[in-house]
Amino acid sequence: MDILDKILAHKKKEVEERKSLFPVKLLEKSIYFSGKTVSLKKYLRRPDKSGIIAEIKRKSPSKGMINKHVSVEKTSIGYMQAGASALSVLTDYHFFGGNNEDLKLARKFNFCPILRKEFIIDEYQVIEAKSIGADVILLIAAALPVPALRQLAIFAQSLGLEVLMEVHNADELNQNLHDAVDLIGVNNRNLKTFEVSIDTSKNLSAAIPDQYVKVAESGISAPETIVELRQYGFEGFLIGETFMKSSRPELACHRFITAVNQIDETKTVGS
Ligand SMILES: O=P(O)(O)OC[C@@H](O)[C@@H](O)c1c[nH]c2ccccc12
Repeated sequence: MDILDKILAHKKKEVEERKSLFPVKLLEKSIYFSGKTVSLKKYLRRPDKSGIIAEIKRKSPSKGMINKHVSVEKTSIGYMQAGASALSVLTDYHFFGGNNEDLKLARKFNFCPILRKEFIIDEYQVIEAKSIGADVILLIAAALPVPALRQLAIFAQSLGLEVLMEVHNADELNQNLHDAVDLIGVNNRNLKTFEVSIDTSKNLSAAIPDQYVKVAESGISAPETIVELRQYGFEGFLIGETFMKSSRPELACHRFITAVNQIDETKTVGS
């Protein structure tokens, strides 16, 4: 059993428990449930923004503890002030140390698009995402049979949520291309082996049709990588650990975005 299988087995039990503790009827009473969502697609294309989706991630199966004491309020606000385009919040507790309260807190203090970073396998979790104030959900191709992914995506869109589909290879990509997906994320980390390579994004970029916003995910630690990935058509860049391993993640994010902008300026002057 690889780590993804373990996470999914655990998630299945967790979802069943949550369904009885917090029935759908209750979730639908949330103020966010009938509210409007903010479009990640649009925000990533705003010219005044970096395209960076800054993540709140306390720990992970591959890295262990990354930041035990993060303040979601301070970090989420700081990320956005630093010039991030959007936020990503891990809500899985068992493997990533996150929870729904983290996302609700991020929602309370920010107007930007928020991605619920979760292992979604059931419509219940899509309803939950909407009820805690998320704008976008992640659907991981490696975690779902093709028809299930499609159904969850259509359901999410019916609630006004955008769908970021995560792929790691050409098969996952080609099997799942359809209108219910808004953005395609290429995870540079193999969720089964934890191997990370930016080449995964570069190699898959040409196979992603233009109608989708392309997002490069994981293992981005150098500002130069952003500039390089833009040349491959990527408009979104999901970054967690590089910021979170700092005791002041928002400051690390600020320094990173300043460095990206400096490279951009040097290039413009030089050309
Ligand atoms: O911390 P990193 O290497 O910058 O990665 C962030 C993000 O891409 C990663 O957390 C992630 C990508 N896909 C996921 C699916 C589930 C959990 C986590 C993830």
